[in-house]
Amino acid sequence: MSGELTGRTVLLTGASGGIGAVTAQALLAAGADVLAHYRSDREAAERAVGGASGATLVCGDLATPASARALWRDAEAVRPVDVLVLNAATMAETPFDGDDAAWDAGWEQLLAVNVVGAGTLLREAVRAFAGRGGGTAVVVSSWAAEQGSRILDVSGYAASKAAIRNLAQTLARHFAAAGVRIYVVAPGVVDTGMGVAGQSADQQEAVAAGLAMGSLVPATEVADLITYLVSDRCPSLTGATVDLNGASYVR
Ligand SMILES: NC(=O)C1=CN([C@@H]2O[C@H](COP(=O)(O)OP(=O)(O)OC[C@H]3O[C@@H](n4cnc5c(N)ncnc54)[C@H](OP(=O)(O)O)[C@@H]3O)[C@@H](O)[C@H]2O)C=CC1
Ligand SMILES: Nc1nc2c(c(=O)[nH]1)N=C([C@H](O)[C@@H](O)CO)CN2
Repeated sequence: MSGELTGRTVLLTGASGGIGAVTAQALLAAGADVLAHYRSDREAAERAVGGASGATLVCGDLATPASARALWRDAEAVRPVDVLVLNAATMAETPFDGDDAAWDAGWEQLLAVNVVGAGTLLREAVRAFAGRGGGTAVVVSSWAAEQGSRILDVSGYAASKAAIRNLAQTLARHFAAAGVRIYVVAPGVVDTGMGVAGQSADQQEAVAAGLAMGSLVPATEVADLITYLVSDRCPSLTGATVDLNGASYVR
């Protein structure tokens, strides 16, 4: 898809993370100008964009509505954003059998970052896009949002991804006539980032063996799907959730 996104500016959150880094590379390869967001790991964001002339780093925390709005303002101050890829998230644990403080803290962080902060950024983008006659957002959700998590202690994470997916659906419905397209991507267990965090190669192999394809989802496939969706070659997909899990979860 080389050149297909030339002239378009993409704000990509979480470019310093596993899927975000690979997605930054795919968007840049397709010709987009990428505002590559990070929160704490600037070096990872720098590595992700590899000094590409079309890339600019932007920093921000999605933990509060105010900081999410500040991130939008900072990005638009660089140049007007045509596309938002809402990829950054936390998979804080909500230990079911843990102490109450750990449960409470997990929920607080998940709702603050994955729902309220991310939702506030999406609202900022949709309002700007609608005011300009259109724009595109991709929300990275999870298969866990569709079926509940298979891991008891990430129940809060799964619920948070369902919440942001649901907000995307409402906004897609209400702003379709204004030219705003919002697509949802729901990956299964991906071969990077939170899909493999803290796991040995043997543990990753064991997880892969339990999946229908016998392998984790390559991050490049998530990146390629996002790149395709933001090209708006299929605008009638707005509001849809695209599953990417190798038939381990089929509905
Ligand atoms: N990997 C997987 O198996 C799957 C992932 N997903 C989804 O894909 C997306 C990317 O996941 P993945 O790449 O694995 O995650 P990573 O943990 O590798 O990266 C998370 C990213 O989110 C950023 N981030 C975390 N907390 C905040 C915050 N408070 N404010 C702003 N940014 C924040 C991090 O920034 P920094 O490091 O700079 O602090 C980092 O760039 C997420 O939405 C996740 O839910 C969905 C299904 C499967
Ligand atoms: N063994 C498993 N590992 C992981 C699963 C899972 O279902 N089984 N799920 C996740 C998360 O859902 C991840 O895909 C982020 O959304 C991570 N690891």
